[in-house]
Amino acid sequence: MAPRVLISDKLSDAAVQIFKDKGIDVDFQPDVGKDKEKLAEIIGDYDGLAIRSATKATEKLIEKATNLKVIGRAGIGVDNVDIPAASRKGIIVMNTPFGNSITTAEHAIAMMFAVARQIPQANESTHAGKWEKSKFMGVEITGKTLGIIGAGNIGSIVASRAIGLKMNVVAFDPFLTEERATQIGVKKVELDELFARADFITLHTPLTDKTRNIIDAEAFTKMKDGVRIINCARGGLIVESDLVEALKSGKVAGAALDVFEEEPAKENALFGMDNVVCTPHLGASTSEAQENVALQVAEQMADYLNSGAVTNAINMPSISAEEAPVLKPFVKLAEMLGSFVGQVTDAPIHEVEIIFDGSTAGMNTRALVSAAVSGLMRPQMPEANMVSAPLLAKERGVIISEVRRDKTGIFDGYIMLRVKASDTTRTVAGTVFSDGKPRFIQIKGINIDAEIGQNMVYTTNIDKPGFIGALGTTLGENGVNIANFQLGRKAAGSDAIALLYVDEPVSDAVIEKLTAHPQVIRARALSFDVEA
Ligand SMILES: NC(=O)C1=CN([C@@H]2O[C@H](COP(=O)(O)OP(=O)(O)OC[C@H]3O[C@@H](n4cnc5c(N)ncnc54)[C@H](O)[C@@H]3O)[C@@H](O)[C@H]2O)C=CC1
Ligand SMILES: O=C(O)C(=O)COP(=O)(O)O
Repeated sequence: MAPRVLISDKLSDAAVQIFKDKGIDVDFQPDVGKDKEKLAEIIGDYDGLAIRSATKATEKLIEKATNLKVIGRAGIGVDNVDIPAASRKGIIVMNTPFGNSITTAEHAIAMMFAVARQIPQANESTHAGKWEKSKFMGVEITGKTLGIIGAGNIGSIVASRAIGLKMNVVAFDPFLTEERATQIGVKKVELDELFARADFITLHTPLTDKTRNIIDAEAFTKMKDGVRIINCARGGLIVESDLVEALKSGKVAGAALDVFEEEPAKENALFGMDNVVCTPHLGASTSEAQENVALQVAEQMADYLNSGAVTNAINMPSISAEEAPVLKPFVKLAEMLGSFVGQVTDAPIHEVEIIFDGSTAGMNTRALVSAAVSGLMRPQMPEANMVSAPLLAKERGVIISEVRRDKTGIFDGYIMLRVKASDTTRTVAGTVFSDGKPRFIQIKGINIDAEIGQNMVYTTNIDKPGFIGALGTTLGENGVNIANFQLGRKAAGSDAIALLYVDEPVSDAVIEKLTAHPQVIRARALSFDVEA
């Protein structure tokens, strides 16, 4: 059955066409995002959800989204999506990080002019036939200092435009390097210095716990008298009640706001104030930007649903459409290595080290790490997948590290997993042969060459005569057919292992019988998801 996608916000029709062209069953209900109950009722039917800012993908909604695999945000800000909740459920969250950035930067510049020259107020007065020429005295922009808070994609486009307008630009962004600041032509400053120097302040950060209320009453005290504030990023960055006071006192000469603490903003203490210019979250609203983000989100979501390619995901490493087919068998291998250790480990896991040897070191190791960790977690948490597993592991305090190294053995490349649990440290390594099938090549440091089957039996044993016969007899007597048998040992008479590929699942009773043999230290029935 074709994957089903719901578009729950107003997206350009271009998205619908792309989904259709890519064989996705698409349902365009542009107003359903605003209707929480209705959305919760129907969300269970869909594999993908395409949204803008009106749909709130809350934990409650995600709980109901039993089939959902991907949420695509046709835009940048994902503060309307509960990312941890989505990750826990294994749902990929993607956005379109560049599609509307020029448009939004242009809106910020337009808003700066609007507030500097009171264009909306003058427009309204003129339409009313008042001709209030002396009422609307503005300020020039040339030579003024613009303070940019958040110099990412949009902030740097704003900087380039402002420099073109002959402004001096200072920027505060904890992740802005001196080199990048020089490259984009801004002076990197601390926040307090920005407050002290700026004639105009424009915000371009995401809304996070760190940036929420970044402009409050205390911040206003540090600013120049008569400063003008522009916010085309997110409501919540400015404490609106404090802004009202600062405007009333004249500390702030004007504010231009595209975004509000509560949206849709129908009532707000800032509405009706003389020196405030407002737009209803129009930052991204140009035909060009909407076309861009709609096309992009539809492409990305369809590619993920159709082929597993991951682009612009917030909670998962990217996998390009080109590398997806090459990576696939190694993803499978990494999952199986994880799954092997997950199935033989009962004790709490503390550390996971994933070693990429030879050719595997040049692959998309982030994706492979996610796959290995998902395999490891799944025996305990069947819902874990490549999206959720790293988060679940982190929440449980598991330390994950990766090592990439040049080829060390006979294989072009292999992956080794070393897992430290409370009882012991386990290692397993595997590779993919030219037939595209993953194989185990080493367990506990013992070399083997084992094809991986759906049902397997793994034993650790003492290397003594009679073991193979005993194992075969017990399985045979219990109707278990052996398809493949792999033995390995460190040295004659020492630690040994056996890995059997069997035709059907092996019951606990049979495992008990195997364990009863004096040569067997431990026996385990294992199962692997070989099909997916
Ligand atoms: N009004 C509208 O319609 C639109 C609003 N936006 C908003 O604009 C925001 C920024 O978008 P982009 O520039 O594309 O994102 P970006 O990720 O490229 O840039 C954000 C920058 O903020 C910086 N930052 C993070 N925490 C900070 C802090 N505490 N102080 C200062 N800087 C901090 C980051 O280091 C980063 O450089 C989005 O998150 C979204 O909320 C985006 C598009 C349209
Ligand atoms: O892309 C963003 O972050 C935006 O804020 C644009 O929001 P919208 O898609 O216009 O609801």
